[in-house]
Amino acid sequence: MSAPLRLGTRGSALAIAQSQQTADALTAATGRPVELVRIVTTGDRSSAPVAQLGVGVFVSALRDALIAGEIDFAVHSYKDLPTGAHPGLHIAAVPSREDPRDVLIAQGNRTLAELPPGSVIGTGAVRRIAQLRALGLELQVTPIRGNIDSRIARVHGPEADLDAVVLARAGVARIGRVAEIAETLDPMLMLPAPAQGALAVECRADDADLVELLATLDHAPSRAAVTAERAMLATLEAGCSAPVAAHAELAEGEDGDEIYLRGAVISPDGVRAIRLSRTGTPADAAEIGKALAADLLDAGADTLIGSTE
Ligand SMILES: NCc1[nH]cc(CCC(=O)O)c1CC(=O)O
Repeated sequence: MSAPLRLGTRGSALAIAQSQQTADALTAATGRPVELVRIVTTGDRSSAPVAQLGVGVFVSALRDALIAGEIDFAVHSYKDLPTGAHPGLHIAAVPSREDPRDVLIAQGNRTLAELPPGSVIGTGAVRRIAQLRALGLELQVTPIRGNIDSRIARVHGPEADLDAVVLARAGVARIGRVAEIAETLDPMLMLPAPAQGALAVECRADDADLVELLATLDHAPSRAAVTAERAMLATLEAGCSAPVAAHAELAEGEDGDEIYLRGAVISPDGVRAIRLSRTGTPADAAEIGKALAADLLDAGADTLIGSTE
């Protein structure tokens, strides 16, 4: 019987849920026992808006622990990872992705269309704020942060003070609260964040046995979709500071599998948006993402800088 693999996790309900689910899947697939090791991150200790803390705050403590050899692997929400590769680390698996769409949780289970003008919606993501504003519904958007439970508590529960919040469906599903969703938002209205709903299972690049073991959890179609979305994001990051959204779908075409990538760059005030798409084969996922980013920049994505007021 081999020693348990150490899976580092943050302490939030979401982090523990997705780490435990991944641990169980690995044990089921390989017979290897896994133990969860709690890691405290800067993001957990601070109540400042995520935008002020910067990308990857939830990630860096886990990566430090990996590099230091305190844990063997980690499970990240893929959309929280910076686009640049991390030296010495390797994403050994992208498991089957959850539904990537955003959802509305609202008082009285109202849908977006049913919320009266002036309703106050909580979300901290500029991508969601911009797309909500683009709908022209006279909704008020207020920035919120915190873990999923505390965001849902702003709508459901004794401390409720908002009419609605927008969250990723995947996170709500992983903590077992889909029954509280009032509406799953159509990507035509609310295009998700690149890699939303996907997990990244990461270990040290030189840990060859573990790289191979974790690869049993990899789901090729999910990896291809995420690769396309993140390649688009990475290319845009260099040339544009406006909110970015992306969604790749895989379908069976006449000549084998086909990937359909949609991307959008929206001005923060929601007034202007550039939406484009591309198709190709899953093997070319990264190239499709880069090409779509180039199309978006050609169409003026770099000029979409608006006021968030
Ligand atoms: N922004 C934080 C974050 N990072 C990952 C998820 C859960 C969904 C996912 O795994 O993509 C969430 C919550 C949310 O956006 O509602």
